[in-house]
Amino acid sequence: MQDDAPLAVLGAGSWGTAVAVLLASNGRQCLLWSRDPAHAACMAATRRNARYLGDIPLPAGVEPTGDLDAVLDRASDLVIAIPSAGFTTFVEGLRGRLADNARLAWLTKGLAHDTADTLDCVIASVLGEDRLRAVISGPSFASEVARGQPTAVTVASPDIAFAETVAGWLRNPVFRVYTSDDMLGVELGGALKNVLAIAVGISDGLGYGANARAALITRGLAELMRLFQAAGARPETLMGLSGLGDLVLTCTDDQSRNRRLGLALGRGESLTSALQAIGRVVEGVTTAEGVMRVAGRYGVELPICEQVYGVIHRDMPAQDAVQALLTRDPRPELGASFAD
Ligand SMILES: NC(=O)C1=CN([C@@H]2O[C@H](COP(=O)(O)OP(=O)(O)OC[C@H]3O[C@@H](n4cnc5c(N)ncnc54)[C@H](O)[C@@H]3O)[C@@H](O)[C@H]2O)C=CC1
Ligand SMILES: O=C(CO)COP(=O)(O)O
Repeated sequence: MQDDAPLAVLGAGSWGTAVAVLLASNGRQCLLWSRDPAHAACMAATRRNARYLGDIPLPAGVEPTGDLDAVLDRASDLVIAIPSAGFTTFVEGLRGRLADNARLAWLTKGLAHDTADTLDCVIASVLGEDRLRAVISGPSFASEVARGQPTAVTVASPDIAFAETVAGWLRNPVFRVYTSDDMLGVELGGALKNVLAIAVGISDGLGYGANARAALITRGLAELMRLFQAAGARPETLMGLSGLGDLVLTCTDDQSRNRRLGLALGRGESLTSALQAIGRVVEGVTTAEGVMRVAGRYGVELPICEQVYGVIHRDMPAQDAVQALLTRDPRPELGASFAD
């Protein structure tokens, strides 16, 4: 693959735009596709993405476009940056349109909307097991990355050489990239941390303090560990950037949309008005549903995720959800293994 061939980022929201800015600042030509041609034209004319990352000028190497066919003609290295709710349908729409040598990475954190499978499973089943693919995950708020603030992430792929290739697209002196072959662990960490951040936001929004926040993060980590063990992900991935790193970031900083949704719910706002005010994707809302299916599939208890599901999808009052957690049967903290 030639290094002067353009890369393409598919999806022009906050994170897709920030990564396009990063790639261009690394010297790569980067096509930035928006599904809305008027949005692409506006970005091309103003050299900004006013709707999602308005204060960041787009470097010359970023080429906004609304023409997906033209993108697929010109670029064979594709980075998908659309929310999980539309991921499967979007990937199905790529079937039969990709060059044989097309390689895919994605920035999406979540589970397939219809099946609750990991997004890696979606890509492998729709585009073929042999398709080179990688997920990019870790603690990385879009606006900090776009501003060039120091950040570290993980790229995971079943093909470690391809993980290194993708890492090479992204790396620069302020953007540090590690690699992993534990796709499952990296994807589960990225999906669950959004649900857990809603839980922590709810607790903070209800006015509970730092003790409750630390307890929720720690017990959230135990839920992740339990799921990792049941699903066959590697426990050490949990201690990495896509696990603990992103969990801490998202649970503790108000840049997180998932945390902000929880804060609003804890303060008594309705789900609809809180989502409207945020105006961006809040992945934990859809993932809360998927996680319940995953928990059933593997027969694991995920009590914090379950309460978030109850608040969001079953109209449970936030206060009752916290009460339900506090009054669970007492148990040893770690049990026979860390995951109990
Ligand atoms: N914003 C951030 O700091 C980070 C976001 N992520 C993840 O990246 C993914 C994308 O998030 P953001 O860009 O932040 O969301 P966003 O809400 O800022 O933008 C989403 C973009 O995707 C487009 N879109 C939605 N459905 C689509 C579809 N079916 N086909 C084509 N385009 C579609 C929207 O028009 C919008 O441009 C999410 O899974 C999120 O968890 C990961 C790391 C950091
Ligand atoms: O994934 C993120 C940072 O790593 C962004 O989190 P939010 O989607 O909660 O804003």
